[in-house]
Amino acid sequence: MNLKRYKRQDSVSHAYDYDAIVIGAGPAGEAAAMKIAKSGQKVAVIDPRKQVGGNCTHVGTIPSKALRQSVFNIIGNRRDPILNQGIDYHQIPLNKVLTKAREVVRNQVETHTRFYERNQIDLINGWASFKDTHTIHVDMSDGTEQDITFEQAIITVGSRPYRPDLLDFSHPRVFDSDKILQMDYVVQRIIIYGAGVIGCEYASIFTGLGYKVDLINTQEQLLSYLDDEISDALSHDFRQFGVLIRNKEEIERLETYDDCVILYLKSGKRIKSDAILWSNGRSGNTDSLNLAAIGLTANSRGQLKVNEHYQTDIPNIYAAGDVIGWPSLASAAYDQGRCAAAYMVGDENAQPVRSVPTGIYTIPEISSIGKNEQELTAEKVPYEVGQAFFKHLARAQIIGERSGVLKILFHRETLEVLGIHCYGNHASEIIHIGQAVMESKGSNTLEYFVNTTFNYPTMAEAYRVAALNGLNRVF
Ligand SMILES: Cc1cc2nc3c(=O)[nH]c(=O)nc-3n(C[C@H](O)[C@H](O)[C@H](O)COP(=O)(O)OP(=O)(O)OC[C@H]3O[C@@H](n4cnc5c(N)ncnc54)[C@H](O)[C@@H]3O)c2cc1C
Ligand SMILES: NC(=O)c1ccc[n+]([C@@H]2O[C@H](COP(=O)([O-])OP(=O)(O)OC[C@H]3O[C@@H](n4cnc5c(N)ncnc54)[C@H](O)[C@@H]3O)[C@@H](O)[C@H]2O)c1
Repeated sequence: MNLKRYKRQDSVSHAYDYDAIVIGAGPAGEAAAMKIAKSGQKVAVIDPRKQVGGNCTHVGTIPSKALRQSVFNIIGNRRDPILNQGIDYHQIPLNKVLTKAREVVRNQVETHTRFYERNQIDLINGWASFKDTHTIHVDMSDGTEQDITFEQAIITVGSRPYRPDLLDFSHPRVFDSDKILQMDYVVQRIIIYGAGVIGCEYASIFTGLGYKVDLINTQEQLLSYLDDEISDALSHDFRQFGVLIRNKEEIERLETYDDCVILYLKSGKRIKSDAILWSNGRSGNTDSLNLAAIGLTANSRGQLKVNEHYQTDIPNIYAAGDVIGWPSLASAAYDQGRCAAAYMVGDENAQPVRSVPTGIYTIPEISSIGKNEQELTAEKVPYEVGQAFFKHLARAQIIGERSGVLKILFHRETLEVLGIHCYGNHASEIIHIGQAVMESKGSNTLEYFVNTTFNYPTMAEAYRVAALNGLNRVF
Protein backbone atom coordinates (compact mmCIF):
# COMPACT_ATOMS: atom_id res chain seq x y z
CA MET A 1 0.00 0.00 0.00
CA ASN A 2 1.29 3.38 -0.95
CA LEU A 3 -0.92 5.73 1.07
CA LYS A 4 0.71 8.94 2.10
CA ARG A 5 -1.52 9.74 5.01
CA TYR A 6 -2.18 13.37 5.56
CA LYS A 7 -2.51 13.76 9.29
CA ARG A 8 -5.54 15.76 10.21
CA GLN A 9 -4.78 18.18 13.01
CA ASP A 10 -8.07 19.27 14.52
CA SER A 11 -6.67 22.46 15.94
CA VAL A 12 -5.33 23.43 12.52
CA SER A 13 -8.28 22.31 10.43
CA HIS A 14 -10.46 25.14 11.70
CA ALA A 15 -7.91 27.58 10.38
CA TYR A 16 -9.00 26.66 6.85
CA ASP A 17 -12.11 27.93 5.08
CA TYR A 18 -13.05 24.37 4.10
CA ASP A 19 -12.16 20.85 5.17
CA ALA A 20 -12.17 19.93 1.51
CA ILE A 21 -12.31 21.64 -1.88
CA VAL A 22 -13.48 19.81 -4.98
CA ILE A 23 -12.31 21.24 -8.30
CA GLY A 24 -14.84 20.34 -11.01
CA ALA A 25 -18.55 19.46 -10.76
CA GLY A 26 -18.66 16.43 -13.08
CA PRO A 27 -19.49 12.92 -11.85
CA ALA A 28 -16.13 12.46 -10.08
CA GLY A 29 -16.43 15.82 -8.29
CA GLU A 30 -20.06 15.30 -7.36
CA ALA A 31 -19.45 11.86 -5.88
CA ALA A 32 -16.45 13.12 -3.91
CA ALA A 33 -18.37 16.12 -2.58
CA MET A 34 -21.35 13.98 -1.48
CA LYS A 35 -19.16 11.50 0.35
CA ILE A 36 -17.20 14.27 2.11
CA ALA A 37 -20.39 16.14 3.07
CA LYS A 38 -22.03 12.99 4.39
CA SER A 39 -18.99 12.45 6.59
CA GLY A 40 -19.78 15.74 8.29
CA GLN A 41 -17.03 17.83 6.72
CA LYS A 42 -17.36 21.29 5.23
CA VAL A 43 -16.92 21.08 1.48
CA ALA A 44 -17.16 23.38 -1.55
CA VAL A 45 -17.16 22.56 -5.24
CA ILE A 46 -15.68 24.98 -7.78
CA ASP A 47 -16.68 24.95 -11.46
CA PRO A 48 -16.78 27.68 -14.13
CA ARG A 49 -20.11 26.38 -15.50
CA LYS A 50 -23.18 27.98 -13.98
CA GLN A 51 -24.78 24.53 -13.87
CA VAL A 52 -23.55 21.36 -12.22
CA GLY A 53 -22.98 18.08 -14.09
CA GLY A 54 -19.62 18.70 -15.72
CA ASN A 55 -18.73 17.86 -19.28
CA CYS A 56 -20.53 14.56 -18.73
CA THR A 57 -23.94 16.24 -18.52
CA HIS A 58 -23.38 19.20 -20.83
CA VAL A 59 -21.27 17.93 -23.73
CA GLY A 60 -20.39 14.26 -23.13
CA THR A 61 -22.33 11.23 -21.98
CA ILE A 62 -25.79 12.71 -21.49
CA PRO A 63 -26.33 14.71 -24.71
CA SER A 64 -24.68 12.03 -26.86
CA LYS A 65 -26.79 9.25 -25.33
CA ALA A 66 -30.01 11.26 -25.57
CA LEU A 67 -29.16 12.13 -29.18
CA ARG A 68 -28.50 8.47 -29.90
CA GLN A 69 -31.92 7.58 -28.47
CA SER A 70 -33.64 10.17 -30.69
CA VAL A 71 -31.88 8.72 -33.73
CA PHE A 72 -32.74 5.19 -32.62
CA ASN A 73 -36.40 6.22 -32.44
CA ILE A 74 -36.17 7.85 -35.88
CA ILE A 75 -34.79 4.61 -37.34
CA GLY A 76 -37.63 2.65 -35.67
CA ASN A 77 -40.28 5.06 -36.97
CA ARG A 78 -38.85 4.93 -40.47
CA ARG A 79 -39.15 1.14 -40.48
CA ASP A 80 -42.71 1.16 -39.09
CA PRO A 81 -45.35 1.61 -41.82
CA ILE A 82 -47.80 3.21 -39.33
CA LEU A 83 -45.34 5.64 -37.75
CA ASN A 84 -43.43 6.49 -40.93
CA GLN A 85 -44.70 9.98 -41.76
CA GLY A 86 -42.41 10.45 -44.72
CA ILE A 87 -40.24 12.98 -42.87
CA ASP A 88 -36.96 13.62 -44.70
CA TYR A 89 -34.45 13.62 -41.86
CA HIS A 90 -31.77 14.79 -44.31
CA GLN A 91 -33.40 18.19 -44.01
CA ILE A 92 -33.20 18.43 -40.23
CA PRO A 93 -29.96 19.87 -38.80
CA LEU A 94 -28.36 18.00 -35.92
CA ASN A 95 -29.02 20.71 -33.35
CA LYS A 96 -32.78 20.26 -33.96
CA VAL A 97 -32.55 16.48 -33.38
CA LEU A 98 -30.98 17.46 -30.05
CA THR A 99 -34.21 18.99 -28.71
CA LYS A 100 -34.93 15.95 -26.54
CA ALA A 101 -31.30 15.84 -25.37
CA ARG A 102 -31.54 19.42 -24.10
CA GLU A 103 -34.59 18.47 -22.05
CA VAL A 104 -32.69 15.54 -20.51
CA VAL A 105 -29.74 17.82 -19.69
CA ARG A 106 -32.13 20.27 -17.98
CA ASN A 107 -33.67 17.50 -15.90
CA GLN A 108 -30.28 16.10 -14.96
CA VAL A 109 -29.04 19.53 -13.87
CA GLU A 110 -32.16 20.08 -11.73
CA THR A 111 -31.86 16.67 -10.07
CA HIS A 112 -28.17 17.04 -9.31
CA THR A 113 -28.46 20.64 -8.13
CA ARG A 114 -30.90 19.40 -5.49
CA PHE A 115 -28.31 16.84 -4.33
CA TYR A 116 -25.83 19.66 -3.67
CA GLU A 117 -28.46 21.79 -1.92
CA ARG A 118 -29.72 18.99 0.31
CA ASN A 119 -26.18 18.14 1.40
CA GLN A 120 -25.31 21.82 2.04
CA ILE A 121 -22.38 21.79 -0.33
CA ASP A 122 -21.23 25.26 -1.39
CA LEU A 123 -21.08 25.76 -5.16
CA ILE A 124 -18.51 28.33 -6.22
CA ASN A 125 -18.80 29.55 -9.79
CA GLY A 126 -15.38 30.21 -11.30
CA TRP A 127 -12.00 28.89 -12.52
CA ALA A 128 -9.77 27.40 -9.84
CA SER A 129 -5.96 27.45 -9.78
CA PHE A 130 -3.54 26.59 -7.00
CA LYS A 131 -1.61 29.20 -5.02
CA ASP A 132 -0.08 26.67 -2.64
CA THR A 133 -0.98 23.27 -1.19
CA HIS A 134 -3.64 24.80 1.07
CA THR A 135 -4.87 27.77 -0.98
CA ILE A 136 -6.89 27.89 -4.15
CA HIS A 137 -7.39 31.03 -6.21
CA VAL A 138 -10.75 31.43 -7.94
CA ASP A 139 -11.41 33.71 -10.90
CA MET A 140 -15.10 34.09 -10.23
CA SER A 141 -17.60 34.14 -13.10
CA ASP A 142 -18.82 37.58 -11.93
CA GLY A 143 -15.35 39.02 -12.62
CA THR A 144 -14.17 39.09 -9.00
CA GLU A 145 -11.38 36.97 -7.52
CA GLN A 146 -10.99 35.19 -4.22
CA ASP A 147 -8.56 32.94 -2.37
CA ILE A 148 -9.95 29.98 -0.44
CA THR A 149 -8.02 27.85 2.01
CA PHE A 150 -8.59 24.13 2.46
CA GLU A 151 -7.24 21.21 4.37
CA GLN A 152 -7.54 18.70 1.53
CA ALA A 153 -8.48 19.03 -2.15
CA ILE A 154 -9.51 16.75 -4.95
CA ILE A 155 -8.89 17.56 -8.62
CA THR A 156 -11.82 16.38 -10.76
CA VAL A 157 -11.45 18.77 -13.71
CA GLY A 158 -12.20 16.15 -16.37
CA SER A 159 -11.08 16.34 -19.96
CA ARG A 160 -11.78 18.05 -23.27
CA PRO A 161 -11.36 17.04 -26.91
CA TYR A 162 -7.74 16.99 -28.02
CA ARG A 163 -7.33 19.62 -30.76
CA PRO A 164 -4.23 19.26 -32.95
CA ASP A 165 -2.76 22.47 -34.42
CA LEU A 166 -3.28 20.94 -37.86
CA LEU A 167 -6.98 21.83 -37.81
CA ASP A 168 -8.78 25.15 -37.54
CA PHE A 169 -11.65 24.42 -35.14
CA SER A 170 -13.07 27.91 -35.60
CA HIS A 171 -14.02 26.96 -39.18
CA PRO A 172 -17.80 26.26 -39.44
CA ARG A 173 -17.19 22.88 -41.11
CA VAL A 174 -14.63 21.59 -38.58
CA PHE A 175 -16.05 20.00 -35.40
CA ASP A 176 -15.02 18.14 -32.30
CA SER A 177 -17.39 16.24 -30.00
CA ASP A 178 -18.23 19.40 -28.01
CA LYS A 179 -18.83 21.65 -31.01
CA ILE A 180 -20.86 19.08 -32.98
CA LEU A 181 -23.76 19.63 -30.58
CA GLN A 182 -24.18 23.08 -32.15
CA MET A 183 -24.17 21.97 -35.81
CA ASP A 184 -26.97 24.10 -37.23
CA TYR A 185 -26.90 23.29 -40.93
CA VAL A 186 -27.79 20.25 -42.98
CA VAL A 187 -25.10 17.96 -44.40
CA GLN A 188 -25.25 14.89 -46.64
CA ARG A 189 -21.73 13.57 -45.95
CA ILE A 190 -19.39 13.78 -43.00
CA ILE A 191 -15.86 12.59 -42.27
CA ILE A 192 -15.27 11.19 -38.79
CA TYR A 193 -11.56 11.18 -38.01
CA GLY A 194 -10.75 8.78 -35.15
CA ALA A 195 -12.65 5.53 -34.71
CA GLY A 196 -12.53 5.30 -30.93
CA VAL A 197 -15.72 5.11 -28.89
CA ILE A 198 -16.82 8.65 -29.76
CA GLY A 199 -16.11 8.17 -33.48
CA CYS A 200 -18.01 4.86 -33.63
CA GLU A 201 -20.99 6.18 -31.63
CA TYR A 202 -21.26 9.22 -33.91
CA ALA A 203 -20.92 6.99 -37.00
CA SER A 204 -24.11 5.24 -35.83
CA ILE A 205 -25.86 8.54 -35.11
CA PHE A 206 -25.01 10.04 -38.51
CA THR A 207 -25.89 6.96 -40.55
CA GLY A 208 -29.15 6.74 -38.59
CA LEU A 209 -29.89 10.27 -39.82
CA GLY A 210 -29.08 9.18 -43.37
CA TYR A 211 -25.68 10.89 -43.74
CA LYS A 212 -22.89 9.23 -45.72
CA VAL A 213 -20.02 8.65 -43.29
CA ASP A 214 -16.30 8.27 -44.01
CA LEU A 215 -14.81 6.78 -40.85
CA ILE A 216 -11.04 7.19 -40.67
CA ASN A 217 -9.41 4.80 -38.24
CA THR A 218 -5.76 5.21 -37.30
CA GLN A 219 -5.72 1.63 -35.97
CA GLU A 220 -5.90 -1.74 -37.81
CA GLN A 221 -9.45 -2.57 -36.74
CA LEU A 222 -12.34 -0.87 -34.98
CA LEU A 223 -12.09 -0.75 -31.16
CA SER A 224 -9.28 -3.31 -31.07
CA TYR A 225 -9.67 -3.96 -27.32
CA LEU A 226 -13.03 -5.63 -28.00
CA ASP A 227 -13.46 -9.32 -28.67
CA ASP A 228 -12.50 -9.79 -32.36
CA GLU A 229 -15.88 -11.26 -33.24
CA ILE A 230 -17.70 -8.23 -31.83
CA SER A 231 -15.37 -5.77 -33.51
CA ASP A 232 -15.90 -7.63 -36.82
CA ALA A 233 -19.69 -7.57 -36.33
CA LEU A 234 -19.57 -3.79 -35.78
CA SER A 235 -17.48 -3.26 -38.94
CA HIS A 236 -19.88 -5.48 -40.89
CA ASP A 237 -22.96 -3.60 -39.69
CA PHE A 238 -21.35 -0.20 -40.27
CA ARG A 239 -20.60 -1.17 -43.87
CA GLN A 240 -24.18 -2.41 -44.30
CA PHE A 241 -25.42 1.01 -43.14
CA GLY A 242 -23.16 2.80 -45.61
CA VAL A 243 -20.15 3.75 -43.46
CA LEU A 244 -16.95 3.71 -45.47
CA ILE A 245 -14.28 2.56 -43.02
CA ARG A 246 -10.64 3.24 -43.79
CA ASN A 247 -8.30 1.52 -41.36
CA LYS A 248 -4.63 2.37 -40.67
CA GLU A 249 -4.83 5.85 -42.14
CA GLU A 250 -3.36 9.10 -40.88
CA ILE A 251 -4.11 12.72 -41.66
CA GLU A 252 -1.64 14.76 -43.69
CA ARG A 253 -3.68 17.96 -43.89
CA LEU A 254 -7.19 19.34 -44.16
CA GLU A 255 -8.33 21.96 -46.65
CA THR A 256 -11.41 23.94 -45.66
CA TYR A 257 -13.77 25.78 -48.00
CA ASP A 258 -17.07 27.59 -47.53
CA ASP A 259 -19.03 24.60 -48.84
CA CYS A 260 -16.81 21.57 -48.10
CA VAL A 261 -13.66 20.13 -46.55
CA ILE A 262 -11.00 17.99 -48.25
CA LEU A 263 -9.01 15.57 -46.10
CA TYR A 264 -5.61 14.49 -47.40
CA LEU A 265 -4.30 11.26 -45.92
CA LYS A 266 -0.64 10.25 -45.68
CA SER A 267 -1.44 7.22 -47.86
CA GLY A 268 -2.20 9.61 -50.73
CA LYS A 269 -6.02 9.32 -50.51
CA ARG A 270 -8.25 12.42 -50.52
CA ILE A 271 -11.76 12.62 -49.22
CA LYS A 272 -14.19 15.44 -49.94
CA SER A 273 -17.05 15.96 -47.55
CA ASP A 274 -19.48 18.53 -46.18
CA ALA A 275 -17.85 18.58 -42.73
CA ILE A 276 -15.39 16.77 -40.45
CA LEU A 277 -15.83 15.54 -36.87
CA TRP A 278 -12.45 15.16 -35.20
CA SER A 279 -12.74 12.49 -32.49
CA ASN A 280 -9.18 11.42 -31.90
CA GLY A 281 -8.58 11.50 -28.19
CA ARG A 282 -8.95 13.82 -25.22
CA SER A 283 -6.68 15.85 -22.92
CA GLY A 284 -6.97 16.37 -19.17
CA ASN A 285 -7.97 19.90 -18.08
CA THR A 286 -4.91 20.50 -15.96
CA ASP A 287 -3.31 23.42 -17.81
CA SER A 288 -5.34 26.10 -16.01
CA LEU A 289 -4.67 24.72 -12.51
CA ASN A 290 -1.20 26.27 -11.99
CA LEU A 291 0.09 22.91 -10.84
CA ALA A 292 3.62 24.30 -10.67
CA ALA A 293 2.60 26.20 -7.52
CA ILE A 294 2.18 22.89 -5.70
CA GLY A 295 4.99 20.99 -7.41
CA LEU A 296 2.80 18.68 -9.51
CA THR A 297 3.21 17.97 -13.21
CA ALA A 298 0.77 16.42 -15.64
CA ASN A 299 1.80 14.05 -18.46
CA SER A 300 1.73 15.01 -22.17
CA ARG A 301 -2.04 14.32 -22.26
CA GLY A 302 -2.71 16.60 -19.30
CA GLN A 303 -3.33 13.67 -16.94
CA LEU A 304 -2.23 13.25 -13.32
CA LYS A 305 -0.62 10.23 -11.70
CA VAL A 306 -2.26 8.92 -8.52
CA ASN A 307 -1.63 5.98 -6.19
CA GLU A 308 -4.27 3.31 -5.44
CA HIS A 309 -5.95 5.74 -3.04
CA TYR A 310 -6.29 8.41 -5.75
CA GLN A 311 -3.67 10.48 -3.96
CA THR A 312 -1.29 12.60 -6.05
CA ASP A 313 2.35 13.11 -5.07
CA ILE A 314 1.11 15.90 -2.78
CA PRO A 315 -0.38 14.06 0.23
CA ASN A 316 -3.38 16.34 0.83
CA ILE A 317 -4.32 16.55 -2.87
CA TYR A 318 -6.23 13.79 -4.60
CA ALA A 319 -7.49 13.36 -8.18
CA ALA A 320 -10.20 11.26 -9.86
CA GLY A 321 -12.16 10.91 -13.09
CA ASP A 322 -10.93 11.63 -16.62
CA VAL A 323 -8.03 13.70 -15.30
CA ILE A 324 -6.29 10.51 -14.12
CA GLY A 325 -6.71 8.70 -17.45
CA TRP A 326 -8.04 5.10 -17.48
CA PRO A 327 -10.83 4.29 -17.99
CA SER A 328 -12.17 7.82 -18.71
CA LEU A 329 -15.79 6.85 -18.23
CA ALA A 330 -18.55 8.61 -16.33
CA SER A 331 -19.42 5.29 -14.70
CA ALA A 332 -15.93 4.92 -13.27
CA ALA A 333 -15.47 8.65 -12.56
CA TYR A 334 -18.35 8.57 -10.10
CA ASP A 335 -16.97 5.54 -8.25
CA GLN A 336 -13.42 6.89 -8.28
CA GLY A 337 -14.61 10.21 -6.82
CA ARG A 338 -16.53 8.50 -4.04
CA CYS A 339 -13.66 6.16 -3.28
CA ALA A 340 -11.05 8.94 -3.24
CA ALA A 341 -13.27 10.91 -0.85
CA ALA A 342 -13.60 7.87 1.38
CA TYR A 343 -9.82 7.83 1.74
CA MET A 344 -9.84 11.60 2.31
CA VAL A 345 -12.19 11.21 5.26
CA GLY A 346 -10.19 8.33 6.67
CA ASP A 347 -12.07 5.24 5.47
CA GLU A 348 -9.23 2.94 4.50
CA ASN A 349 -11.53 0.04 3.61
CA ALA A 350 -12.76 1.73 0.44
CA GLN A 351 -12.10 -0.28 -2.71
CA PRO A 352 -10.49 1.42 -5.70
CA VAL A 353 -12.17 0.99 -9.08
CA ARG A 354 -10.60 -1.98 -10.91
CA SER A 355 -13.13 -3.87 -12.99
CA VAL A 356 -15.17 -1.67 -15.30
CA PRO A 357 -17.57 -2.92 -17.97
CA THR A 358 -17.41 -1.50 -21.47
CA GLY A 359 -20.66 0.05 -22.68
CA ILE A 360 -20.54 1.42 -26.22
CA TYR A 361 -23.72 3.02 -27.51
CA THR A 362 -23.37 2.33 -31.17
CA ILE A 363 -26.49 1.10 -32.97
CA PRO A 364 -26.64 -1.73 -31.96
CA GLU A 365 -24.91 -1.46 -28.57
CA ILE A 366 -21.78 -3.27 -27.42
CA SER A 367 -20.98 -4.23 -23.87
CA SER A 368 -18.41 -6.50 -22.29
CA ILE A 369 -16.71 -7.46 -19.06
CA GLY A 370 -13.74 -9.69 -18.33
CA LYS A 371 -11.36 -11.23 -20.85
CA ASN A 372 -11.86 -11.59 -24.58
CA GLU A 373 -10.94 -14.55 -26.78
CA GLN A 374 -7.63 -13.02 -27.94
CA GLU A 375 -6.49 -12.49 -24.34
CA LEU A 376 -7.46 -15.98 -23.18
CA THR A 377 -5.79 -17.54 -26.22
CA ALA A 378 -2.59 -15.56 -25.60
CA GLU A 379 -2.62 -16.67 -21.95
CA LYS A 380 -3.22 -20.30 -23.04
CA VAL A 381 -6.28 -20.58 -20.78
CA PRO A 382 -8.39 -23.66 -21.68
CA TYR A 383 -11.64 -21.83 -22.34
CA GLU A 384 -14.82 -22.59 -24.21
CA VAL A 385 -17.49 -20.35 -25.73
CA GLY A 386 -21.26 -20.36 -25.26
CA GLN A 387 -23.33 -18.27 -27.66
CA ALA A 388 -26.93 -17.08 -27.86
CA PHE A 389 -28.06 -15.31 -31.00
CA PHE A 390 -30.79 -12.74 -30.40
CA LYS A 391 -32.70 -13.82 -33.52
CA HIS A 392 -33.54 -17.11 -31.75
CA LEU A 393 -34.91 -15.51 -28.58
CA ALA A 394 -38.68 -15.06 -28.28
CA ARG A 395 -38.29 -11.64 -26.63
CA ALA A 396 -35.96 -10.40 -29.36
CA GLN A 397 -38.41 -11.53 -32.03
CA ILE A 398 -41.28 -9.77 -30.26
CA ILE A 399 -39.41 -6.46 -29.98
CA GLY A 400 -37.86 -6.78 -33.41
CA GLU A 401 -34.22 -7.07 -32.32
CA ARG A 402 -33.06 -9.63 -34.83
CA SER A 403 -29.35 -8.88 -34.82
CA GLY A 404 -27.16 -9.48 -31.78
CA VAL A 405 -25.28 -12.11 -29.85
CA LEU A 406 -24.31 -12.87 -26.26
CA LYS A 407 -21.02 -14.73 -25.80
CA ILE A 408 -19.95 -16.29 -22.52
CA LEU A 409 -16.31 -17.35 -22.24
CA PHE A 410 -15.69 -19.89 -19.49
CA HIS A 411 -12.97 -22.20 -18.20
CA ARG A 412 -13.71 -25.62 -19.66
CA GLU A 413 -12.62 -27.47 -16.49
CA THR A 414 -13.87 -25.28 -13.64
CA LEU A 415 -16.72 -23.67 -15.65
CA GLU A 416 -15.70 -20.29 -14.15
CA VAL A 417 -17.06 -17.39 -16.19
CA LEU A 418 -14.05 -15.51 -17.60
CA GLY A 419 -15.61 -12.99 -19.94
CA ILE A 420 -18.96 -11.84 -21.30
CA HIS A 421 -19.37 -10.04 -24.59
CA CYS A 422 -22.64 -8.77 -25.94
CA TYR A 423 -23.49 -7.13 -29.25
CA GLY A 424 -27.05 -6.00 -29.79
CA ASN A 425 -29.52 -3.53 -28.39
CA HIS A 426 -29.83 -3.49 -24.59
CA ALA A 427 -26.30 -5.00 -24.41
CA SER A 428 -25.24 -2.39 -21.83
CA GLU A 429 -28.07 -3.54 -19.53
CA ILE A 430 -27.80 -7.26 -20.30
CA ILE A 431 -24.10 -7.31 -19.34
CA HIS A 432 -24.83 -6.53 -15.69
CA ILE A 433 -26.42 -9.94 -15.06
CA GLY A 434 -23.19 -11.60 -16.14
CA GLN A 435 -21.12 -9.06 -14.22
CA ALA A 436 -22.99 -9.87 -10.99
CA VAL A 437 -22.38 -13.58 -11.49
CA MET A 438 -18.69 -13.08 -12.32
CA GLU A 439 -18.21 -11.02 -9.15
CA SER A 440 -20.05 -13.40 -6.82
CA LYS A 441 -17.52 -15.57 -5.08
CA GLY A 442 -18.45 -19.27 -4.97
CA SER A 443 -21.13 -19.11 -7.68
CA ASN A 444 -19.26 -17.49 -10.56
CA THR A 445 -19.63 -20.48 -12.87
CA LEU A 446 -21.74 -21.32 -15.87
CA GLU A 447 -23.94 -23.47 -13.65
CA TYR A 448 -25.64 -20.37 -12.26
CA PHE A 449 -27.20 -19.63 -15.64
CA VAL A 450 -28.28 -23.24 -16.16
CA ASN A 451 -29.80 -23.67 -12.71
CA THR A 452 -31.62 -20.33 -12.65
CA THR A 453 -35.15 -19.86 -13.98
CA PHE A 454 -35.31 -16.68 -16.05
CA ASN A 455 -38.47 -14.75 -16.81
CA TYR A 456 -39.84 -15.68 -20.20
CA PRO A 457 -39.75 -14.08 -22.66
CA THR A 458 -36.77 -11.85 -21.78
CA MET A 459 -33.45 -10.87 -23.26
CA ALA A 460 -31.89 -12.17 -20.03
CA GLU A 461 -32.83 -15.65 -21.17
CA ALA A 462 -29.85 -15.33 -23.53
CA TYR A 463 -27.65 -16.29 -20.57
CA ARG A 464 -29.32 -19.69 -20.19
CA VAL A 465 -29.27 -20.31 -23.94
CA ALA A 466 -25.57 -19.34 -24.17
CA ALA A 467 -24.63 -21.38 -21.09
CA LEU A 468 -26.30 -24.53 -22.43
CA ASN A 469 -24.72 -23.93 -25.82
CA GLY A 470 -21.31 -23.69 -24.13
CA LEU A 471 -21.80 -26.77 -21.95
CA ASN A 472 -22.67 -28.79 -25.06
CA ARG A 473 -19.16 -28.06 -26.35
CA VAL A 474 -17.44 -29.43 -23.26
CA PHE A 475 -16.35 -33.07 -23.53
C1 LIG B 1 -19.20 12.44 -26.54
C2 LIG B 1 -18.91 11.68 -25.28
C3 LIG B 1 -19.70 10.59 -24.92
C4 LIG B 1 -19.44 9.88 -23.75
N1 LIG B 1 -20.23 8.81 -23.45
C5 LIG B 1 -20.00 8.11 -22.31
C6 LIG B 1 -20.83 7.03 -21.95
O1 LIG B 1 -21.76 6.68 -22.67
N2 LIG B 1 -20.60 6.38 -20.79
C7 LIG B 1 -19.59 6.75 -19.96
O2 LIG B 1 -19.44 6.13 -18.89
N3 LIG B 1 -18.77 7.78 -20.28
C8 LIG B 1 -18.95 8.46 -21.43
N4 LIG B 1 -18.15 9.53 -21.76
C9 LIG B 1 -17.06 9.89 -20.84
C10 LIG B 1 -17.59 10.74 -19.67
O3 LIG B 1 -18.33 11.86 -20.13
C11 LIG B 1 -16.40 11.20 -18.83
O4 LIG B 1 -15.68 10.05 -18.44
C12 LIG B 1 -16.87 11.95 -17.60
O5 LIG B 1 -17.50 13.15 -17.97
C13 LIG B 1 -15.69 12.27 -16.69
O6 LIG B 1 -16.17 12.87 -15.55
P1 LIG B 1 -15.27 13.83 -14.66
O7 LIG B 1 -16.02 14.03 -13.39
O8 LIG B 1 -13.89 13.31 -14.59
O9 LIG B 1 -15.18 15.22 -15.42
P2 LIG B 1 -16.08 16.08 -16.41
O10 LIG B 1 -17.41 15.52 -16.65
O11 LIG B 1 -15.19 16.33 -17.58
O12 LIG B 1 -16.27 17.43 -15.57
C14 LIG B 1 -15.18 18.21 -15.16
C15 LIG B 1 -15.64 19.58 -14.71
O13 LIG B 1 -14.48 20.29 -14.22
C16 LIG B 1 -14.59 21.65 -14.58
N5 LIG B 1 -13.27 22.29 -14.60
C17 LIG B 1 -12.28 22.15 -15.51
N6 LIG B 1 -11.23 22.93 -15.18
C18 LIG B 1 -11.57 23.59 -14.03
C19 LIG B 1 -10.91 24.53 -13.20
N7 LIG B 1 -9.67 24.96 -13.45
N8 LIG B 1 -11.58 24.99 -12.11
C20 LIG B 1 -12.82 24.55 -11.81
N9 LIG B 1 -13.47 23.66 -12.56
C21 LIG B 1 -12.86 23.18 -13.66
C22 LIG B 1 -15.23 21.59 -15.97
O14 LIG B 1 -15.87 22.82 -16.27
C23 LIG B 1 -16.22 20.44 -15.82
O15 LIG B 1 -17.49 20.93 -15.46
C24 LIG B 1 -18.38 10.27 -22.92
C25 LIG B 1 -17.59 11.38 -23.26
C26 LIG B 1 -17.85 12.08 -24.42
C27 LIG B 1 -17.00 13.27 -24.76
N1 LIG C 1 -19.94 4.72 -24.34
C1 LIG C 1 -18.86 5.13 -23.71
O1 LIG C 1 -18.49 4.58 -22.71
C2 LIG C 1 -18.11 6.30 -24.22
C3 LIG C 1 -18.57 7.04 -25.28
C4 LIG C 1 -17.81 8.08 -25.76
C5 LIG C 1 -16.63 8.39 -25.14
N2 LIG C 1 -16.19 7.68 -24.11
C6 LIG C 1 -14.89 7.98 -23.49
O2 LIG C 1 -14.32 9.14 -24.01
C7 LIG C 1 -12.93 8.94 -24.22
C8 LIG C 1 -12.50 9.54 -25.54
O3 LIG C 1 -12.98 8.78 -26.63
P1 LIG C 1 -12.33 8.94 -28.09
O4 LIG C 1 -13.15 8.13 -28.97
O5 LIG C 1 -12.10 10.36 -28.41
O6 LIG C 1 -10.87 8.47 -27.95
P2 LIG C 1 -10.10 7.17 -27.61
O7 LIG C 1 -9.57 7.29 -26.24
O8 LIG C 1 -10.85 5.96 -27.96
O9 LIG C 1 -8.86 7.34 -28.60
C9 LIG C 1 -8.94 7.61 -29.99
C10 LIG C 1 -7.53 7.74 -30.50
O10 LIG C 1 -6.93 8.99 -30.09
C11 LIG C 1 -5.64 8.80 -29.51
N3 LIG C 1 -5.48 9.82 -28.44
C12 LIG C 1 -6.13 9.86 -27.25
N4 LIG C 1 -5.80 10.98 -26.56
C13 LIG C 1 -4.89 11.64 -27.33
C14 LIG C 1 -4.17 12.87 -27.15
N5 LIG C 1 -4.33 13.65 -26.07
N6 LIG C 1 -3.31 13.23 -28.11
C15 LIG C 1 -3.16 12.48 -29.22
N7 LIG C 1 -3.84 11.33 -29.46
C16 LIG C 1 -4.69 10.91 -28.52
C17 LIG C 1 -5.74 7.39 -28.97
O11 LIG C 1 -4.45 6.83 -28.84
C18 LIG C 1 -6.57 6.68 -30.03
O12 LIG C 1 -5.81 6.28 -31.12
C19 LIG C 1 -12.64 7.47 -24.19
O13 LIG C 1 -11.66 7.21 -23.22
C20 LIG C 1 -13.95 6.83 -23.85
O14 LIG C 1 -13.79 5.95 -22.76
C21 LIG C 1 -16.90 6.64 -23.64
